[in-house]
This record gives sequence, C-alpha cells and structure tokens, in this order.
Amino acid sequence: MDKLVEVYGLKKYFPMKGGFFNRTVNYLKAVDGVSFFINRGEVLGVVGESGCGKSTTGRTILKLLEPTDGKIVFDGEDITKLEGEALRKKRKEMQLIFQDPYSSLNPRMTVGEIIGEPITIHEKVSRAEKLERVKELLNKVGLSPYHVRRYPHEFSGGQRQRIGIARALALNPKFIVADESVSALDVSIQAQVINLFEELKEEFKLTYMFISHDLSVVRHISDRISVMYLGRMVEMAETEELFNNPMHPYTQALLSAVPIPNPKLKKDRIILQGDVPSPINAPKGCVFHTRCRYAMDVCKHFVPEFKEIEDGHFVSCFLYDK
Ligand SMILES: Nc1ncnc2c1ncn2[C@@H]1O[C@H](COP(=O)(O)OP(=O)(O)OP(=O)(O)O)[C@@H](O)[C@H]1O
Repeated sequence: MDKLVEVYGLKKYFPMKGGFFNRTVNYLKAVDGVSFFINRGEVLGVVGESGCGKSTTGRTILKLLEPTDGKIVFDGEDITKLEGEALRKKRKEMQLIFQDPYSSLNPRMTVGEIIGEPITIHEKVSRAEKLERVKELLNKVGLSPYHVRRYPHEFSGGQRQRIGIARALALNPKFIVADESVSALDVSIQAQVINLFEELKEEFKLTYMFISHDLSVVRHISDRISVMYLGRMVEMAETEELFNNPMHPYTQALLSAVPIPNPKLKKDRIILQGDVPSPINAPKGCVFHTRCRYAMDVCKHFVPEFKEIEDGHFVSCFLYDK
C-alpha cells in the first residue's frame, strides 16, 4: 500500500508555567510517542475519550503545532522540520476542518470571501477566475452559487459546515484532518454531511484522518480505526476487525458501551474504574494499567510496544507478548 502520511514516535508536550518566575515547572504530555500511517485514499478514524490527544495529534501532523519529538512524513517527504515558504507550500496539500461550524467562520466575511481567501493567499488568479472557482466549490458541497455574497449567520449549522468544507477544498488538498466535524450537528444533518465527506473523498481523491468521540460515526466512515488513551495509541486495526475482535482492554471497554442492534450479540458493558489520570502526571509503565482489569506487575514498570499482533492489527499490551 502507498502511504500518504507516516508518523514515527510523535510527541507533543505543552509546558506548564508556574512559580514566582513563571518558569516551566512541568509538561502536559498531550501526545506521548505515537506511531501510525495513513494509506493514500484511506479514511483513518481516531477515537478516544475527551483529552486523550486526538486533536493535538491531528494538528501536530499538519504542523499547526510544533512537534516536541518524532518524525512526520507526508507524501514521501519528511516535513518535521519544514518551515517558512516550504511549509506554506506544503500546507496547501493538507487541511483541517474545524470542530465547530458556529465559531470557525469569520462572521464579517461573505461566503465568497471565506472560501476564496486561501486562493487569494496562495495563488495569483484574477478576481473573475477566483469567483468562478468559489461558485464551483459551493456547487460541489451542495450549496447554491448564489450564496456567494451572503454571510455565515444566514446559514444553518449543516450549511456552515459545508462552507468550511468548501474552504478546505479550495486549494485541492490531498489530505484532510476532520476534527469532530459533525459532532455539533443534529443527527439527521450529521448523516448528510458524512455523505458529503464520502462523495468528496471519491471526487477529489482525498485521504482523511477523521477524529471523533462518536464510535458509530467513525465506524461508518473509516477504513481503519485507531484508539487513543492518555496521549498514546493503544490499538489500530481495520474497522470491522476492531469491532469484532477488540484486543486492548481499553478498546474492549470503549466498544462495550456502543449499543448493538442484535440483542443475541449483546456483550456486557465493561465499566472502567476510576478517572482518566492527568496527562501532567501520567502513570509509569502502561498508561492504562491503573484502570485495567488485567493489569500485571510488568504493566506498572514498562511501556508495552505498539506491535502488529495479527495482520494489520496493532496493539500495545503485555497480554499479547509471547
Ligand atoms: N494549547 C494547549 N496548551 C496546553 N494544553 C493543551 C493545549 N491543547 C490541548 N491541551 C491539553 O492536551 C490534552 C489533549 O487535548 P486534545 O484536545 O488533543 O484531546 P482530544 O482527545 O482531542 O479531546 P477533545 O475531544 O475534548 O477535543 C488535554 O489535556 C488538553 O487539555
């Protein structure tokens, strides 16, 4: 398979300031050594509870945040240290679609200006040509070209998300990180926007990293899913393989909370004890050991490797060490 995105040992630590001199007294380890890849044309879903580092991972691989450590390869090129003009050029190929369609669009700009802005910044085109492209993009996302002179507040949540998607597509990107892109929408509108994501993926030959805490949304759209817990990736597999054969105790608990239509297949819900520990003071060893019902002595002292246990099925857990 042809990999579009490769991530090796990625870390993103946020310094915590404090004390009299406002010095860095500690680090919040939002992402603490994750490695994965996304194949060209694929949708990788990323799931996990709030605060586990999904958004930070997405933003760091787009270089919207500076990585603390690790390596990011995009389309065969190491972009970890890329900056200035070279980074600006690369940025055209990778876009983020924001979480909240209500706050991510500038209310003082018309829809035409919002969608056309990236074209103005990155390309030298005439006003007429830009307007043509904006109208075409509106069409592609299911909005009328006549909307070009309207303002964001005149649109519904679903329509605003479509405007955000049109803007992200304006420069013909290869890769899109969709961060909770449908979470703020009503369920029926969610389905329409997910369908749009799927149509656009085919038409524009896109690759997605689709971040959501909603497992049913991720199951629907993703080819593969990765599960994050406290800044680490604990499991990654093809979507149905993950749902049918979850191996990591955290994934098992997470999936046991998803309603299953067939009552015969119903599994008992696994209730995790305690809260997620703080990423400022994460447990030593396996970060999940404090809540794991299978925790062994080794889990308290050593970090399990993220290993391919079965074909394409990666898990970080000592239960599978042979
Ligand atoms: N700019 C920042 N400065 C300091 N801490 C941050 C910053 N951004 C995120 N964090 C912290 O990093 C951790 C991971 O946050 P992140 O937003 O990546 O998680 P998430 O899984 O996407 O959660 P959510 O679904 O709630 O967005 C959290 O503890 C968060 O508070």
